[in-house]
Amino acid sequence: MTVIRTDDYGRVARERLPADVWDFIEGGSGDELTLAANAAAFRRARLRPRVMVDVSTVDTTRTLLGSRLATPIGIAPTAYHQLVHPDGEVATAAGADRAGALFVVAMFASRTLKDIAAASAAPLWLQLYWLRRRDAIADLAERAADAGFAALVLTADAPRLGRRLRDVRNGFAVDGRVRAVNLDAALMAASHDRRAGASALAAHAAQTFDPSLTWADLAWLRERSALPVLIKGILTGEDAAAAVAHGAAGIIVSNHGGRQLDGAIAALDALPEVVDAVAGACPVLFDGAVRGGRDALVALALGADAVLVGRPPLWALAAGGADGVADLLTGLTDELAHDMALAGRPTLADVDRRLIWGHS
Ligand SMILES: Cc1cc2nc3c(=O)[nH]c(=O)nc-3n(C[C@H](O)[C@H](O)[C@H](O)COP(=O)(O)O)c2cc1C
Ligand SMILES: CC(C)CC(=O)C(=O)O
Repeated sequence: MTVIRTDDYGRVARERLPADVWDFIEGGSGDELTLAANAAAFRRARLRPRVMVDVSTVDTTRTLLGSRLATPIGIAPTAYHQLVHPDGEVATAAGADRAGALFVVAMFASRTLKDIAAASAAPLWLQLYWLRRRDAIADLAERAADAGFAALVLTADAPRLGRRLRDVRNGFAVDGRVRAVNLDAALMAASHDRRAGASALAAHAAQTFDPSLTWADLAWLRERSALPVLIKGILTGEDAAAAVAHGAAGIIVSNHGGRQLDGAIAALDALPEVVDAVAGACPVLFDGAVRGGRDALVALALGADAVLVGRPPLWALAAGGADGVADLLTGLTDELAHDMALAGRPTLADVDRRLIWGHS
């Protein structure tokens, strides 16, 4: 198949991956209402292009928390990249590096932070779940700083794992050859424990995630790490304001790709109220159903400083390793630049709400 757009990587990946791994990646929680809503929100958006603007040069560069990026499109944290490619996150990092893109590495990465860092000169951030084992969080935050990671991302929308019915039906467990190598094996054992009619990931989360996480705990993490801490999984203006008040260095508007609370609003629909509540106090990033340059343009116009893609890099990694990831990201960035030109917005500073019909 000729790969010319993001969805094509998905078709190739689906052919290559075991069915239960494909379902783990693609699935949402419950009836997958929020998963569908994320995509539908982008299909509804309509643009107000301007004409007679000099677009002979289009600039997609973006500076985020002091790091200069070639593109405002980065990689969202997703666990266990070795499920789809033997080189795992090292290949993902090499691909992001070639595209000059941000890579948010998951706490449950299957390659070491050091090896991942060695593969990329582009910025890396580390995502954290709030584990009952606080020592493991603090230790990982320290190793991330030592390895040169530039920020931490605390995922706030997972006090327990969403009910992902595909994983339950498949009795999904992480293949024992793929390990979350940055955490000790005993802590992760339940993820590999295959049982019919149950998700090992949900069982593992119930055992190890600390559902008592509140804003007061953010102070604990900030005291233990000099790295800026962003909060991922915010969908309301109230929580955005609280994040700023508690010293978050940034916010990621996200419903976890429709994998946590089913019935939660589409991430795109939450974006304007979060941007209004933050009022420029910190960067606002976005993820959820960005599949093309037009989607990125819409989210940027509604106030996101950058967008992240979750499933597509896994597809691209499965389809083509590091080259696949690099091609995906440069392809998305080319599409963004193309649409910026046709919309009469040659720089990201020109991309604002007036571009979106109904929001101007
Ligand atoms: C297979 C998979 C694994 C994920 N793992 C994590 C994770 O470990 N930590 C996290 O904060 N989010 C995780 N996410 C959520 C993503 O960071 C992101 O919010 C979501 O995938 C964005 O939506 P998209 O896939 O539609 O682009 C995961 C998503 C997928 C699909
Ligand atoms: C291993 C899981 C906790 C990661 C995941 O699937 C998710 O966060 O969606």
